[in-house]
Amino acid sequence: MRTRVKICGFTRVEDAVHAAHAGVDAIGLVFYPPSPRHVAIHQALQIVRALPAFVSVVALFVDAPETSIREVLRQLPIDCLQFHGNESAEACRMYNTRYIKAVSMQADTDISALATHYHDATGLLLDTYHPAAKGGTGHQFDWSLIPKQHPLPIILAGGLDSTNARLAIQTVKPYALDASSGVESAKGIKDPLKVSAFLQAINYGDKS
Ligand SMILES: O=C(O)c1ccccc1NCC(=O)[C@H](O)[C@H](O)COP(=O)(O)O
Repeated sequence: MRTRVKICGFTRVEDAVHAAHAGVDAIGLVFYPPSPRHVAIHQALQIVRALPAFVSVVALFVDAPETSIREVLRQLPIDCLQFHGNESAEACRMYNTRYIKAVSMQADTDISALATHYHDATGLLLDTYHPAAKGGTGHQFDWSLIPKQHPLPIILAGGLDSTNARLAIQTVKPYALDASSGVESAKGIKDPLKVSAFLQAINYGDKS
């Protein structure tokens, strides 16, 4: 099975359209006001309307109030929610929408226990722990922390780009790769060349 690709943190229509035509499977929209990649609903709507068919839209939240999440779901055609904070399984599953649970990877992170707790998630997104940032750090974590047997599909994130995508696929064998900083020219601005190079590296990784 080929490795799926999600690119997170689009703020501009043209960047998302380019990524879609380059072959990305999912685009992530950050609804977290402290992030430099945060999008307002009207901005997100423009991005989503410009996308071709069969590209999934993932809405990312960090410990957001239920009303904010419901408002995004009311106004936008969201395929999947991504919870990037300390949301409980009950909080993640209350929207009747598929969800991904992000996990900040540390030495004692128990993936099996988390997979049991979030058993109805469509995947666990494993990201780099940072004491001061919730995500989008551009830093890789120690992939040896990931068990060989994955109880849920693994979406690998954290400091991925065209230079390490192939090794990531060979080492972790994830369901998908997720990148943000590594395909940017500035925060929230995706670089078309870096996006294309990332997708090419993944295609190459899948074949080798
Ligand atoms: O991107 C952000 O600014 C962000 C802020 C707060 C929580 C999560 C955030 N991004 C989540 C993602 O899915 C990123 O793609 C993931 O953290 C990997 O980022 P990077 O290491 O920059 O590739």
